[in-house]
Amino acid sequence: QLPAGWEKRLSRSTGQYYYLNVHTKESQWDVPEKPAEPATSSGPERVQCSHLLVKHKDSRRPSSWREDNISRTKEDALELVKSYREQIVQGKVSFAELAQKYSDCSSARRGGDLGPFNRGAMQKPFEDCAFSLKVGELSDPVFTDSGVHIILRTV
Ligand SMILES: N=C(N)NCCC[C@H](NC(=O)[C@@H]1CCC/C1=C\[C@H](COP(=O)(O)O)NC(=O)[C@@H](N)Cc1ccccc1)C(N)=O
Repeated sequence: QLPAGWEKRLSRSTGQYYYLNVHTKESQWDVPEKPAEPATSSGPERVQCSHLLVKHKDSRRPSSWREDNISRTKEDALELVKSYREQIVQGKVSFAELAQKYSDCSSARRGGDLGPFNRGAMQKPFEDCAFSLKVGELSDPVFTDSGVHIILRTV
């Protein structure tokens, strides 16, 4: 009697029996002694993203290359980010072009590109969103202590 999650199969090439983990589709020659491990999809190890950040008066650092003293409210920052997102989704303008002009992050000079990063680099709300995006996907507005972001996963 096999432990749960395994199937016994006959190898056509060797005439030997092997054992298939029905969850991960991995196979092994040795008779399994423990139930088969379920597949663990913990998402990508590393992603590359661009972002457009609009800061507001309650941002942790209400200043940027664009504006020495940022005084807009969080609500106004959200409205701005939503309007930028709409223009990008409608194909009127590229993400990089708007990020270069309007992002309150120093990555603006690179069209918003942050380069590749692993988990642990960015603030949690930013990280959780970035690692949930498919390549090419544009996020809804994300709030961090820095301000309001939209994130484009590029790799
Ligand atoms: N590549 C990294 N690991 N660089 C360190 C990221 C630190 C991280 N940053 C964030 O989580 C947010 C989201 C993305 C940008 C960002 C914030 C700020 C702007 O907000 P503020 O700090 O004024 O509040 N921009 C940055 O940090 C820039 N160096 C990002 C960057 C710029 C140019 C090239 C590469 C990366 C954090 N743990 O605070």
